[in-house]
Amino acid sequence: MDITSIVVPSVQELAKEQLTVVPDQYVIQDQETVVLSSLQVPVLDLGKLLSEDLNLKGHELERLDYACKEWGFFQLVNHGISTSLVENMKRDTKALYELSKEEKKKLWQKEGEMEGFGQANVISKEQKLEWGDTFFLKTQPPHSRNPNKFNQMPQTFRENLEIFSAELEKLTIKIIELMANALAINPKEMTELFNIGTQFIRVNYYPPCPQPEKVVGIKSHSDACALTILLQISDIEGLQVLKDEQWIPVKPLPDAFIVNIGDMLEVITNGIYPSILHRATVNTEIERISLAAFHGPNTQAMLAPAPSLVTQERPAQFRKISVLDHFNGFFSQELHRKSYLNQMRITESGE
Ligand SMILES: O=C(O)CCC(=O)C(=O)O
Ligand SMILES: [Fe+2]
Repeated sequence: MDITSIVVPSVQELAKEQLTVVPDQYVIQDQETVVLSSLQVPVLDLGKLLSEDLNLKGHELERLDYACKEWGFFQLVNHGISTSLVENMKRDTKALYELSKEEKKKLWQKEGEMEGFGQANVISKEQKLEWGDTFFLKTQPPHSRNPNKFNQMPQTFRENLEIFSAELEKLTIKIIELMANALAINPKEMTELFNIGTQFIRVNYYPPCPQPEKVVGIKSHSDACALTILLQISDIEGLQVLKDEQWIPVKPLPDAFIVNIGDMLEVITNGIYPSILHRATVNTEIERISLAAFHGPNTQAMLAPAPSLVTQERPAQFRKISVLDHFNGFFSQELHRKSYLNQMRITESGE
């Protein structure tokens, strides 16, 4: 995949300059600032979803179905990944952004590259930038890894990431299988696409900002992949989810992963489980770090609604496209709400 992004300077370094006014390129007007904090994204228990007690399982599956239809987001507890691995991952991820400027430079994106430190979806030198640095990396399948980047990463981060990445991959298949159960279709219709699936990680670092209301940590977007599993490294709010036209902050629970539906799952479920807009805000006081793992089908696969979910009442809502073309198309555009997925929609005129 030859996806790339224009190389931009480090916001972490910029934030160290004790600015009082944010440079214009980071000022984003017209942001909806109203947030509603009385609602919370649903919390699901994987232990119950996998339970042999069919009542318990059935009830939690209904909650999963509701969460996927109405929220596109949930927090997952009892996810089965060991606390020590998660804690190690948190420690090593923090350390990644504590590397010296020189060390980070070695891992910075090069011209024509997407992997490494930088920002994603930067298409033009004039476009508005986000108040954050990211570290982007292909992690699955193992043969797609960039040895240059892997060899230059701190050793413990790399070692723990390799284990964590494989665990998240397995967890993704479990969640997708459960979603197929909730949709009452043969799980193979969904899971077979993920045989040798893809995984990217994106470590987000949002430094404090003197004018947080003028910038955005990550613009309002839906994720291009099928399923995102996000680990909050800092115990701080920042992620917001759009629900019924209102921004709801996600209050991270200890020991939970934040899971969300991406565009590709919206396609596979023929629109039944839509991807949801979300964004990250920043604050004046303290940095925030998150690690998102994006899971997509095998790049050789074709992306289309699962046959059983295409019916007379619900004809196919998306055009067929290869997974590879979908990823390439997404990263060749600026991040803007659901604009990329909307181009794949079959309109009423049948185009
Ligand atoms: O930092 C966050 O909580 C959100 C990150 C995100 O949406 C992404 O990396 O796609
Ligand atoms: Fe996202």
